[in-house]
Amino acid sequence: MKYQSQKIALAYIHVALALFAVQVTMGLVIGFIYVQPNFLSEILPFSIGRMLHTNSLIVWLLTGFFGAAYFLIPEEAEREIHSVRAAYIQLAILVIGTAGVVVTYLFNLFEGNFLLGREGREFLEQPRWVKLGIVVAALIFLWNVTMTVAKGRKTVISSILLLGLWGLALLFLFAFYNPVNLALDKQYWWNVVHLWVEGVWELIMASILGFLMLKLTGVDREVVEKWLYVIVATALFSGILGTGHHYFWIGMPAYWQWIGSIFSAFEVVPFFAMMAFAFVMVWKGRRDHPNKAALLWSLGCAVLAFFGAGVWGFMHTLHGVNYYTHGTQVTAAHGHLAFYGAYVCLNLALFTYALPILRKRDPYNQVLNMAGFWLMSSGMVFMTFVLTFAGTIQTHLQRVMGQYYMEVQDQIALFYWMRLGAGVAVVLGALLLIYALLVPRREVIEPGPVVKHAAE
Ligand code: HEM
Ligand code: HEM
Ligand SMILES: [Fe+2]
Repeated sequence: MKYQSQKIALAYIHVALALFAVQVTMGLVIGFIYVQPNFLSEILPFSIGRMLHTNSLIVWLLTGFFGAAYFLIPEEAEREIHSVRAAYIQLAILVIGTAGVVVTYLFNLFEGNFLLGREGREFLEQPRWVKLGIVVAALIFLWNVTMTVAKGRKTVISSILLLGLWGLALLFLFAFYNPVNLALDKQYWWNVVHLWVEGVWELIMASILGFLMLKLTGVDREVVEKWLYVIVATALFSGILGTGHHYFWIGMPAYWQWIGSIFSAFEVVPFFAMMAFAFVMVWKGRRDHPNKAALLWSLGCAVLAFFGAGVWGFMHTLHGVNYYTHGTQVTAAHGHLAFYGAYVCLNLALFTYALPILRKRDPYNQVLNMAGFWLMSSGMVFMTFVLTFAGTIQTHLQRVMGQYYMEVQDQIALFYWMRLGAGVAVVLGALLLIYALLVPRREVIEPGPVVKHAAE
């Protein structure tokens, strides 16, 4: 660790990992409700469990991004973080907000209250006071990291990271606009949800991957930067108008079917470029970095993001296909592998790289860590296949044959049992990984020669 203030990242990573455990456990709970619908129906209805699953996902990913920024910006800017205290205040606000969401939803509090009540739009369910808290935390964060970069060395990696983080915070402001008209509501809702994961988060992904590749493979910074320019340009070119793939059936003008189909088809390009980038860097790299696990996560991230976002996204992005698959299990299959590959693996790659450094140790528990990678990733890949099969049958029975929704659900129950099995593997892999990250092996102390005391 070169800079003392990088230590801030440790607190962020701990919070992120705790929420990660909550997120996958909640996944298992709602996966079980899918096959045993009465499970916990009084205490934790499916809708609440689902909200906790998706929201804890978003919150821990964001916490991880913030932590990642506090870790890598001092190294890039070659100076300490502007205000260490502000960084901890920011974390406290995020933790209080998260607790606020959980309590409000679990105990069904403040129903209908403008400021305190639940909101109920997928991913943006947080009560308004929590949203305000998020904005305050984001402002503190942006001020803090921007000041650090402004006063220090400016690199392409940190500029792209800042651009992504600024975009993330600004786009979140759309969450405050909740018009009564459902078509308008959806239009603005996608400005957060789509433009996040298929816009500004891609910039964050590119810059963090760039940083990891720089450190792990020892390639020249100029080479990394050239790739980053291409990735950022293609991501924004395709991703912004690509939002159109959510405008097909919500009452927007019909030209969105072509704009959405064409531009979102190009969205595959930046994900392909990131995968090519990662492998070319490893190929060209001269350094044999001891942290093999971090390299595995980085490559895994690039590959699974390409398949989850790129291939599984493309599968249903043309409007002729989406007409049939919209909102089926095909969507869930894509949502899972895209989020996992791109943003879960990205965070876990950075944590795997940063934790030994933050703890001033050599890379530790690598074998366990890699076992965690394989168990969790194969679980997610299996879950994706199972949901894709379920979605294909669902699409045919429901959208082509015209059978009723619940009638179809009964016929694909077997796939939901298999999804549950995959979920168990994912949760075990996650727990294994969290253990490997947090509990370094004890140093082995060689026993010295036994000295007999005269008194014995
Ligand atoms: C890492 C990047 C991505 C993530 C995290 C992601 C995640 C998601 C999620 C969670 C949904 C479901 C949203 C909902 O209705 O609640 C979704 C929908 C969708 N995604 Fe992605 N996605 C990514 C990239 C892509 C790409 C690159 C494409 C196209 C090539 C794509 C195409 C679609 C389409 C067409 C839908 C709508 C599905 C429907 O009509 O039901 N996604 N995505
Ligand atoms: C890190 C791993 C995971 C990620 C990134 C993730 C992500 C997501 C996302 C983005 C959604 C919303 C999907 C959509 O709207 O299409 C979702 C829903 C869901 N997830 Fe996960 N999840 C993960 C792990 C799990 C696990 C282990 C299970 C356990 C079986 C699970 C079960 C579910 C279920 C049942 C839903 C609700 C689907 C529905 O409403 O039909 N997830 N998850
Ligand atoms: Fe999208």
